[in-house]
Parts: sequence; C-alpha cells; structure tokens
Amino acid sequence: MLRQIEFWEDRDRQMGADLETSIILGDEAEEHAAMLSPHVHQPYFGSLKVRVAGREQVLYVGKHAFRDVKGPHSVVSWDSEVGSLFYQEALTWTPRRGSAGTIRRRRQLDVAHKQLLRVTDLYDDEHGGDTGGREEVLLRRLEEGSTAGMRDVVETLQPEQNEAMRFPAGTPVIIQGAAGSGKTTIGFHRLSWMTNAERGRHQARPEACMVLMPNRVLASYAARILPELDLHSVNVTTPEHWAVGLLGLEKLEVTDRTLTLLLTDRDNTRRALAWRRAKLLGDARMLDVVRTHLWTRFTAALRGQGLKESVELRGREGLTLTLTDADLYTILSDTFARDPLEGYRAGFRALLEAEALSRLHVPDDEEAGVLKQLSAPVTTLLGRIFASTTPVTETRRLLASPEALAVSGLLQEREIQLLQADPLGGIPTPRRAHADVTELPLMLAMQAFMGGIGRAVGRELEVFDHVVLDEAQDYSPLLYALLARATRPGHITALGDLNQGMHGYKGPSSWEAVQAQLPGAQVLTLSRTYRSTRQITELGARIAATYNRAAHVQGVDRDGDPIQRYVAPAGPDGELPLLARAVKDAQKAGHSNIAIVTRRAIDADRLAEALREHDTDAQPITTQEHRYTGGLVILPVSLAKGLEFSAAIVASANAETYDDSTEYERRLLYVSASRALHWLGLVSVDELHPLIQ
Ligand SMILES: Nc1ncnc2c1ncn2[C@@H]1O[C@H](COP(=O)(O)OP(=O)(O)OP(=O)(O)O)[C@@H](O)[C@H]1O
Repeated sequence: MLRQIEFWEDRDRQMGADLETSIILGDEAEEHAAMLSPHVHQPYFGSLKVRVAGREQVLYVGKHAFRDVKGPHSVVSWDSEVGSLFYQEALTWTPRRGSAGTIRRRRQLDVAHKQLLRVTDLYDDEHGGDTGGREEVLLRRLEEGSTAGMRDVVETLQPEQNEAMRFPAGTPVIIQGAAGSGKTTIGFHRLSWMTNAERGRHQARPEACMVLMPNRVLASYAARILPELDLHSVNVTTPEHWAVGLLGLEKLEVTDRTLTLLLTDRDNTRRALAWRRAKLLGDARMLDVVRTHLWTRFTAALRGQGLKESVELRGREGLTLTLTDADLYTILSDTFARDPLEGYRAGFRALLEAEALSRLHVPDDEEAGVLKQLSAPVTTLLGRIFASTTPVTETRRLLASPEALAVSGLLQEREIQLLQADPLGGIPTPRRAHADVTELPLMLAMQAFMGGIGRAVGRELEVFDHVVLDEAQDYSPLLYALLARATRPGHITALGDLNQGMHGYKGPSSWEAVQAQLPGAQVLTLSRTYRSTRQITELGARIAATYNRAAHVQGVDRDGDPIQRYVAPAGPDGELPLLARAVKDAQKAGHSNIAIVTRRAIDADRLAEALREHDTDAQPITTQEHRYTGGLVILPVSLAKGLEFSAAIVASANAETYDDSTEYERRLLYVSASRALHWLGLVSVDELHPLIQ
C-alpha cells in the first residue's frame, strides 16, 4: 500500500500527453493516495480461506479495496459482493460468472498500527466448523467505551444486520428493531453500501443523499460516522429543518402543540380530538385533497385569462402568439397529468413555452430568442394564475374552508368537521411566525405541487439518490408519500421501532400504512440488541413490559456492573450530593463519557449550575444548537434519545418526575435508563420510581 501511495504521490510519474492531462492525472492520483492513506495502519480486519474450482486461496477483507498492480496482494472491501461472504452464515456461493465456491475458514484479524495483534477463527472446517469466535469478537468490541460520535461496525457486523444492509438495491426497506439493535448504524452502512460502484444503476452519489434524524444534536452525533464509511458530503438533518428550508422559511418556529396538550390537558375528550386531528393531518389522502384544491384554485384563476403577443422572427412578418383560456386550461390539465417534480408553476411554464414554439414553428436556433421575448408576458400570466399565495397561507386557507376540503370527495363529513375543530386553542403559540409539526407535512404537500420538492441543485430540483429516515415510526404517511416523490423509486431506507413510538399522533399506525406509500417496501426485523450490559438491558425490559407486550428482546449476554442506586432523605441540597457522588463513582469505575439525564431541559440547566458547588462540572446540552463532544454532560431525555454513553445517571428517577400512571412518562423513563453501555446510576431523594426500585 505504501509503495502504491508513493507512486501516486510522485507527480513525475503521472505524466500525460500534455501539461493539462498531466495535471489532471496528478490530481486524480493524489486523490487515490489520500483515500488509501488512512487504511495503511489497518489494511484488513478479516480473511477468508476459500476453495474455487479445486484451488484454495486466501482473501483479505478490509474497509477499503486495494489491488497491488505489481504484486500478489489484494484486499476486498467489506461492502463488495465478495466482502459479504465474511459476514454470512452460508458456506457456499455461486457467483454470476465463474465456478461455485466453498468457504473453508473465516478469520478475524485484529490489526492496529501495522501490527497483527490477535487472530480469532470464526469458522474453520478443519476444526469442527463454527468456533463461537464471532460472539467472542463481538463481546470484546461491545466492552469498549463510548465515543463522542456514532461508530461503524464494519468489523463486527452480524449476519442478520448484514442481510438487512444488503437488501437488494432499488427495494425500499423498513428496518424494524428494538432499542440498541443497531438500526441507525445499519442505515448508515446501507447508505455506504449503496455508494459502491458494484450497485450499478442503483449506485448513489453521497452528495445526492439525505439522512433525516429526530433532532440536531443527534444528527451531528451520528454524522461523525460518515468519514469512517467514506461518506463525505451526505446531508444529515432533521425533517423540520429540511421542510422549513424547502418552504424558504428558515426563521419559522416549529411547535408541537399536540404533544403539549397531550401532556398537560386532563380533558380526555379534548386529548382524543387532538390526537385524531393530528393523525388526519398526516393521512396520505391529504395529498390528493391538496392537489384537487389547487386544481380548483388554478382553474378559477385562469378563467378569462389569455395571451396575445406579437413575436419577431427572422424573415417572417406579423407573427402573433394567441392562447385562449381554453388553451391555457388544456396546458394546465396536461401539467397536472404530468405531475412534475419541479411543481405546477414551473411545469406549466415549460409546457406553455413548448406549445408556443410549436405553434409558431420556431427553428431551433431561434428558440432562445423567442422565449426571451415571451418571458415577461408569460411571467405576468403565471403571476395571475399561481402566485397569489404561499404554501403556508394556502394550507391554512384550505383547512379553514369546509367547501375546499370537500372538493376532492376523499374526506367524510365528520373528518371535515374534525379538521375545523381547534382542540389546541388553549395551548399558547410563540410570538414569532410558527407552524405546528402536525401541519408541516400538509404545507410540504402544498409546496411540492406549487414550487416542487426534491434536492436543490443550483436553481433546478432533482430527486435524491437515496434517503435514510431514522426514528421512522414518527413520520406520517403523508410525509412518506412526499419523500417517495422526492427520491428515486425504491431508494428509501426507514429505520424504526413501532414499540418505541413517542409520538403516535404523527406516526403511522402500522408499517403497512408506510408500505402503502413506498411501493414494494419490505419490512426486515433485527432481533438482537447490542448496546448495554445484561443488568441495564433487564432493567429497561422491566419498564418497557408495562406498555409493550413485545418488550422481551434478546440481548447480547454481556455481564457488567450492578446498577447503582442513590437514595437519601431530602436534605437542604436535594439530590445534588447524590448526583455528585454518582458521577465520582462512574469516574472511579473508569468511565469518562458520562451523561446525567433529566426529565426536562430546564432541570438540566438548573442542575448544571448547582452541581458546580459540589465540585462537579457537567456541560449542559439543552438546545438543538449544543453539540456532544464527549466528557461529562447533563441533558434532558428528549435530547438523549439515540445518544449513548459509557455511563449514565438518571436524575430524579422517581414517580413524581416520571408519572407512573402515564404511558408516555414511562416511555421517557425507559429512554433515560437505556442510554448507558456499561454503568447505570439511578438517583432520587426519598424513593426511586416503583419500576426501578
Ligand atoms: N454488529 C455490531 N457490532 C458492534 N456493535 C454494534 C453492532 N450493532 C450495533 N452495535 C452497537 O449497538 C449500539 C446501538 O446501535 P444503534 O444506536 O445503531 O441502535 P438503534 O437500534 O438505532 O437504537 P435506538 O432505537 O435506541 O436508537 C451502538 O453502540 C452500536 O455501535
């Protein structure tokens, strides 16, 4: 590898026929060298002894493919077809070309700093087949401490994860798995696999991919995995951020007033109403409700409009373009039938221009000139038909009008009434311009038809090559329909756990509802969990069993420290001394990435300040702008979801803070108690929550 890198870096040896070619060749070679360099210290992590056509050979598997043109050495990459043999259980394969092969031995090679440190056989047909080595290697890896970002699992990918990751490209997949089963991790690996040239016409370009995550703290934590997987320039963001960006309203504040109501209002009728209304707003039928509404509006605006313009063309006199409102109606119908990605306004313009050129028999070389002459009057006409409104205003207008909601015939009378209801009236709204998260998909639908939806490339819109959705149980069917529109067919990977849904009012009721929006989508299940020790996993299962019958999942049986409980009668400093002691204990146990998890952001801010008096400096992460960079932090459970730490301490782990009679609160307690890999502390004055005593 070093020899190859030296060769690439030597500009004198990258000579082309002329100076320009030489510079291009030199730059390309330098890029290859830069890609390979990080892998010199650990060129491979596994080997396969295979038998093909009576001949035995050893293949090395690494994170980056390498072929030594001058020698016998080569490394196949983990995400290639051949690389897959390392992770599977199967022992034979039949390639597309060539003869069938058999695996004789799978071997894990721990290499660091160019040194071979350990050899573990995973399978060896000369010594009885399966050795149990895969589990051994996995346990060693899981015992490592957490880091400040999500890590790749290329070396220890498990067979069922490998299968989900490599599910045939071009098929949408929904990966269902319990907390800690590696869904998010596998989603990123699938994205990386998708960018491999072996995927052929399904290959994805990283810069044309997007990952949506529930909040920005988690997005930046997860994005740290990108360079490890050679995924540069993938856009990792949140659905809200993506949506307001598309609407062109970056300053718009996104609220979730349904959640506030569900948590604070004791009136069950109102709660049920808010829930049902939110569900209906995210119903996939709303896509056609919006579409027919716009059809009605545009056709009404078009009545009586027309275009009459004289046009100058070389060698032709007195030319006039005349389009009546009947012509415009036909063009609008064609636009709706074509349903263009860039939206109806741009689509209408394109069809109108094509019609004008064809009616006037404009020669190719004069097309640009004619379109320029027509540009201003066409823009004025478009303004009259389309521009009197914005997606946000138009959405609110639609929701406020029973007549408009009835036009499509898709909604029943009681559903139209439900949309007119205002169960959230009592929940305060911010002073700034705002939109509720439950209305956002509808606004996006309006945007999709009016101005288009997709990936902005300069002033054009393109579809995404591939989109990954984390916490996919929190996306409404309508949002799925819109994402499918914005992405190449078959190129959505959704990762979620219906049992972990915190926001059922905005999510799908079942994966079937999602499959209905993603034609051909397959649901794959990850059955094992990897994150935590047996002690922590068992505690989590006890909480989850109170709201979820499927809570019993199979964890990797990894023994760890007993759970630490810190309880004392209320003193003048409340739980502060207990928290400080828990932090010291976690540090004494050898952990440095430690989180104190609170119920609310305001508790985290208050405790961070007060803990300084107790010689404990925990960095607060209380807004989406904060970033986790390792060390001791204090954060609310809403921002802790998806993150993990070597040690975690649950503050105020009692029934006063996490109301035992509310399922949502028990779900939050579960999230708090399941953030630690190795060490968990539970803190409360007086008494711990009954579920974790
Ligand atoms: N094959 C594996 N080898 C080593 N570690 C793994 C493997 N699979 C998952 N893990 C580890 O398990 C932990 C959980 O993974 P991840 O966060 O992707 O799970 P998840 O299913 O998305 O969890 P959640 O639903 O809680 O967000 C991570 O620390 C990850 O590195």
